[in-house]
Amino acid sequence: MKTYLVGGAVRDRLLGLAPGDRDFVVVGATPEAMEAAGFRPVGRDFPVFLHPDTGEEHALARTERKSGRGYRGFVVHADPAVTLEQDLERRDFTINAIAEDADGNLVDPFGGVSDLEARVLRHVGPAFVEDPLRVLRAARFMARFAPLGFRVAGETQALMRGMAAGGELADLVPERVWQELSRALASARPSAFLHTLHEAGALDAVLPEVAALYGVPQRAEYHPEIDTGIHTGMVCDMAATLAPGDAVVGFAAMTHDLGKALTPPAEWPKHIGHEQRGVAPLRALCERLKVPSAHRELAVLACREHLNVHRLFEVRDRTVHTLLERCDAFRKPARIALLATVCEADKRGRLGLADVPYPQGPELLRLLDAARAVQARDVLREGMTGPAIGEALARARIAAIGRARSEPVT
Ligand SMILES: Nc1ccn([C@@H]2O[C@H](COP(=O)(O)OP(=O)(O)OP(=O)(O)O)[C@@H](O)[C@H]2O)c(=O)n1
Ligand SMILES: [Mg+2]
Repeated sequence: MKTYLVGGAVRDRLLGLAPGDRDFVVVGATPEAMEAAGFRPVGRDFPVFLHPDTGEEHALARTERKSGRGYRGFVVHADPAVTLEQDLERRDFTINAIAEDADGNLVDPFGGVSDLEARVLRHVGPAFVEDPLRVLRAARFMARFAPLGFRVAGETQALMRGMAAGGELADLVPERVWQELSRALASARPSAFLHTLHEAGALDAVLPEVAALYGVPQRAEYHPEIDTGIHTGMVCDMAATLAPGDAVVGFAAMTHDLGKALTPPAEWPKHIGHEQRGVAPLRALCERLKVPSAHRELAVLACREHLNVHRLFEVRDRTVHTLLERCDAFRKPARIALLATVCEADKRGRLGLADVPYPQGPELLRLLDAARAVQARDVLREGMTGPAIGEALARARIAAIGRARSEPVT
């Protein structure tokens, strides 16, 4: 038997990137031989084994066929006669179908190296369509590799369009959609994920709430980019710049304007009340994809409050305090910095405005600090009961916010 490194580790090293997990393929072996060599089987029906020392995945070379829709009717065939080339042929992209043996020799029957050099994401062959998740993987790889100059090959785009039009993406389970989405939001260019899916006609199947933003106009004086879908992608990219690798901030960026899809077209390009309107589609999206609560909570805050943060310098001290209370900022202060980052991404995620300052962010944190410095024991008077304590605390905090605003910023 012979073992090859394959997939992302080979690809990322050839691109000069730090490789992630290593996947191996083993040719000419049987499950019995693997176990005799000390490997532990991962599952009963899938020919994947873990290395006894490193725990790294070693899969037997296999072919796959699918007869049903979605994930039904998969037949996996792994016997010692399956060749390396046959195994590579069932894989998704040419750049993921390069194998490397123990001596560093590359086996590259589908031109993966030249596609890496040409910066093309191209499917290996007809087996691509057997896994609808691959449409999302294409989009996720674009979120990571578009900054390197990658594009999706025309023939691969056509195949993806056909898969989306055939309704295959409806069969994806929420966990897998969320896994690809959250990884894309933690990549350098999340907009490439959204736009790749949008162009394939696949965004509607996985993120209909976001798909509905495309073609919705906004006021040109605030939004030179005009289209809400384009703006949303730009906000995600700005969030990825301000908070690299942070999918919590990225998810809030992606969903902050969902309400704009629900504005009656007669009111376009204005979107009065979109902050409130956005909460229902946001919650629906979170429920469907089983979005973790940390992501959901920041997203709901950003959706409801982003305009209030933008207006921070125009409102009264009392209104600033109310904003902080609505954000539960006194119990959970850490997420206010995240909210400020999302709002900054919203402001700077506009055509030609990437470099505008966003003083509201640091100001919000400064005012929160001032209000938090007020201690309950400082406002307590003899005989005060619950509500009176709360009111006294609020008054003292509003006063502290007022004092901080009248002081010069250091
Ligand atoms: N739906 C899938 C999933 C995986 N693969 C193959 O299995 C390899 C390993 O999969 P995975 O670890 O999920 O992706 P990587 O390409 O390694 O990328 P990364 O780990 O960086 O996400 C891929 O390179 C690809 O050859 C595939 O063909 N189709
Ligand atoms: Mg991998």
